[in-house]
Amino acid sequence: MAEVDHLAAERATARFDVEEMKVAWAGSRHAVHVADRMARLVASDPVFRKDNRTMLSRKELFKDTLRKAAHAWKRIVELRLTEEEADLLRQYVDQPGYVDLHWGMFVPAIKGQGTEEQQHKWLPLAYKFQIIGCYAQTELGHGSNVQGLETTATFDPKTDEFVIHSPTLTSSKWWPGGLGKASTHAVVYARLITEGKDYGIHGFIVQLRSLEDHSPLPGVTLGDIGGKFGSGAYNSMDNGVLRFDHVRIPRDQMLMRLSQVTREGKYVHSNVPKQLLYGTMVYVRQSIVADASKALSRAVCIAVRYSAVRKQFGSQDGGPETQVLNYKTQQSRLFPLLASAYAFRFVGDWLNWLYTDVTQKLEAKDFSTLQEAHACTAGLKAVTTSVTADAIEECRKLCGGHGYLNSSGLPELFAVYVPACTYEGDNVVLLLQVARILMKTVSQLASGKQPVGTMAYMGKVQYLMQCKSAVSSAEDWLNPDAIQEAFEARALRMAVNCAQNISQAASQEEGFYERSPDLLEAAVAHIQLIIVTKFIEKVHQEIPGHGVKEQLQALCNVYALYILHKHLGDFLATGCITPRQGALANEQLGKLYAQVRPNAVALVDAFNYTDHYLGSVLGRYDGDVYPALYEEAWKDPLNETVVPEGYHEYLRPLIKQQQLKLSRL
Ligand SMILES: CCCCCCCCCC/C=C\CCCCC/C=C/C(=O)SCCNC(=O)CCNC(=O)[C@H](O)C(C)(C)COP(=O)(O)OP(=O)(O)OC[C@H]1O[C@@H](n2cnc3c(N)ncnc32)[C@H](O)[C@@H]1OP(=O)(O)O
Ligand SMILES: Cc1cc2nc3c(=O)[nH]c(=O)nc-3n(C[C@H](O)[C@H](O)[C@H](O)COP(=O)(O)OP(=O)(O)OC[C@H]3O[C@@H](n4cnc5c(N)ncnc54)[C@H](O)[C@@H]3O)c2cc1C
Repeated sequence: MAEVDHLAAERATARFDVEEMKVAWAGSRHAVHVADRMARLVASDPVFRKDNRTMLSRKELFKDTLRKAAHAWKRIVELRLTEEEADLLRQYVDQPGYVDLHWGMFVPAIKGQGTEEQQHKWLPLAYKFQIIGCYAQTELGHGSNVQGLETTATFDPKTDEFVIHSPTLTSSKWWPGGLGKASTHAVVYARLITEGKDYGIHGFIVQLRSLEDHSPLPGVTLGDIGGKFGSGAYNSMDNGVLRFDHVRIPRDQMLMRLSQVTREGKYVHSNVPKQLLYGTMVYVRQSIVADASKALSRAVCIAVRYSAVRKQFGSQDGGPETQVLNYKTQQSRLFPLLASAYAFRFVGDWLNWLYTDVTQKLEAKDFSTLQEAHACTAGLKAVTTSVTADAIEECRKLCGGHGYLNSSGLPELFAVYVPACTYEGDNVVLLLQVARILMKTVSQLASGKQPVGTMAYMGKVQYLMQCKSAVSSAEDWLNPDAIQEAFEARALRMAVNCAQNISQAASQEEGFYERSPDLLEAAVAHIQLIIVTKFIEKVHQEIPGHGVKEQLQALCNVYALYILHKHLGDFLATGCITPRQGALANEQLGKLYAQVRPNAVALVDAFNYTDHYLGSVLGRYDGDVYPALYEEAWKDPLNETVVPEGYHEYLRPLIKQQQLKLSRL
């Protein structure tokens, strides 16, 4: 009971309106309402139970995923849910499965790369689940290097067909989610060959399995690639392997929005940038940024609530011990993660806006913002997923020993989340893409070309290369202009330093290769600047609700000053701030943590997660952690019998043998 009281007391110390913070977090009152309804719908349905997930075998887990996906679809149809509601329902079911790839990549690939005619033919089938699709790009031999894929699609003008073939072992498709067991179709990326010429990678819709009995079609070899990291977790997904032996598909199953092959076999490229082929990845990368804030906020919610419940040391004269949340070290590890969850949420919203804007421009044949979309989605995907993966592990440690139990929810969350650093583009590979664009922008500065969008600050090169921070007290670091200037100067100076070093190499390529570790850091600095800028812009907006703006202001400052403290070396080495100013930033950070402390539990309540979605005995809303932990332990299959299986085979003979030996002595 005492623990329950603890969280009630924590909630009472909040200095802001939690209901209004829920609106700020979700984006609108409508969004809070819909999310609430969908979360409760899932939580109250026994089919969506997930507390036993880590104890299921792979086969049981996969079947459970099929059952949940089918039930979710049934509910979506029965309740006539809107697209927004259906997306949220699937999110709260919270079990990776083939449907993620069907809706998240197969459908967007056809929408983005298919002609109107192709969309008309294929999308209704996909929308009604008459076919199930996946995204088959990566191969055993190549993932990052898309241009290196080996699968071929050779046009045969005699039959008006493409022949899809896997010429080598390394050309086997390897990894696509939903491919292993569930999908009937795939968008397959292959080298288009016509009239004897290789035109590079293009997308093709290929049927893989019979719609009657689900068996692979002739020439198609298919299977699952095997168990993955952690128990439960991403093992619910059937990541697959696929080989083609001269499989024929009609010519009109090449996705022809960007380029076409005529009946005669002539290759025609529309007047659009060829990078639009990568459009589905750009779309998914922006949604992964939004997902980063969800995964991070879940972990932080668990760690904050548990840290308020957990007590260690400090008891005097039999009085209460100290809540671990009151330890300054706990705060300095946890509150930056809380601030990062909010930062990623807001930058994710902005990125979604940018993506929508770019998409509209592309439809009007305006390709000017394509590079900005690529740099922002790639860079933000890389930074937010890396931070989130590390943060989930940090939250596990913040929960002490109990964090290591599956029932804390953290091991599974980590295991599910950590591949986000790899899929949809390895984070290092993506940051190098950002670095390439930064170097291009720096090189154009001399010619007077004004950078735009998130690179616009580089246009202030004369000022930013020599400015000195005016901060002279800890409070000065609360000024957003001081923060903004320091972050801009750091990012620009790091990029310019890299460019200067590269220019001394024998060639641009060699210089880029040699300096790539520094370039990664410059790219991270640029992306952190974007996150800080978008958070500052958010806080400048009108935000209703008692105390809400003030809390967000504090979190924005925590985020910025934490990054400054963590990367102090960059700020000092580039001469943007002095060691004294760095120390003042750290002093202000300590004051901000004290400001966050009484609001911490309410700030995670504002995420509005149900206990079902959190899936953690440590993160329970009521804070009644110990009885739940105790009860959960007894549910383990090992506790089904008092004497374990194997006792008579292995334990008893061992003990008896030793007893016998002893009795002989
Ligand atoms: C139970 C608990 C639950 C807990 C839940 C937690 C949350 C979970 C979150 C779940 C969310 C989603 C689920 C996702 C499921 C995962 C699905 C995964 C799918 C995949 O992985 S699909 C495969 C993805 N593959 C990749 O990303 C490959 C990466 N490689 C590339 O993108 C490219 O090859 C490259 C960019 C690295 C290089 O390409 P290349 O053609 O060689 O180009 P370059 O020479 O480098 O550049 C040429 C020019 O093109 C520009 N460019 C490159 N890319 C793009 C682009 N995308 N858009 C626009 N322009 C681009 C580049 O800048 C160059 O331009 P320039 O010529 O210099 O002007
Ligand atoms: C859970 C999961 C789900 C996936 N789902 C799908 C899917 O549905 N469909 C699909 O098509 N694919 C899918 N993938 C594949 C995924 O997109 C690739 O694994 C990813 O793009 C990374 O490519 P890779 O495996 O070739 O890594 P590699 O490129 O081989 O990376 C290995 C190492 O080399 C480094 N490296 C590579 N290139 C460079 C470079 N130029 N400079 C410096 N360092 C470099 C990387 O940083 C990394 O450290 C999935 C992967 C996972 C893990």
